Amino acid sequence: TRISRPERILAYVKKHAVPGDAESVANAIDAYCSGVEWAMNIGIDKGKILDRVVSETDPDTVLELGTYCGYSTVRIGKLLRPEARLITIEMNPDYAKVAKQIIALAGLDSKVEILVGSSSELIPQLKKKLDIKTLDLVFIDHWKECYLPDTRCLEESGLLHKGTVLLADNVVCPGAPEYVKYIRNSSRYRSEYFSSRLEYLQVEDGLEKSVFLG
Ligand SMILES: O=C(NC/C=C/[C@H]1O[C@@H](n2cnc3cncnc32)[C@H](O)[C@@H]1O)c1cc([N+](=O)[O-])cc(O)c1O
Ligand SMILES: [Mg+2]
Repeated sequence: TRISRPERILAYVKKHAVPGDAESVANAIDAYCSGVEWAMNIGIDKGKILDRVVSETDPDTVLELGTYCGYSTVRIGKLLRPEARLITIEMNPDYAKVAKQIIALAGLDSKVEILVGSSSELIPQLKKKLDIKTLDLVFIDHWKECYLPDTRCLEESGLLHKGTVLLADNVVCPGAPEYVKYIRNSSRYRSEYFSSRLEYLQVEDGLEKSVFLG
């Protein structure tokens, strides 16, 4: 069988990125996905919004839901302080294998931990397994119908503190209507929408940033 799209992305990154240079890894993925074949990475335009939110939050502990190839993992990881930690959850072992190599190529493996499994199973275990108290930033970019149940799970697991930032990709395209309805109507969050464009295309999409109020 043909190699998978993530494996084609990895091959391109190995050929064109500079090992240890996270920026060159992200640029190589963007070059491939703009020029060769589309892939569901957050991309350049929304990536700049992600960068700004990460820098403003300056988190010690970050959780990412949906690693895929590790593009946003690299974008986030390269902005973190050396002692900060990024946990990323990916249920597809083949994608996780690719992402692990891309994260290592970016020189970020000391800051990043990939957990292979489903978010619904792993979120309740985070405190125990990884000795985590609370999360400062959660980047949500996995199956869109999981956004809301997993946010409820984060609340119930006591992983959110006053000021924790949730940043959700694709709230317009493909859309996460149940999540948006909940989070914008909940008195426990202050939300704002950042309009942008879908990765590598001219379609409208955007990110929803929600601050947990405790
Ligand atoms: O569908 C999209 N993303 C789904 C992302 C899915 C990724 O998260 C993992 N996953 C899913 N539930 C999981 C639960 N637990 C762990 N990993 C999980 C999947 O194995 C995959 O690696 C998408 C689609 C478009 N689009 O234009 O069509 C654009 C985007 O930016 C997107 O993010
Ligand atoms: Mg996305």
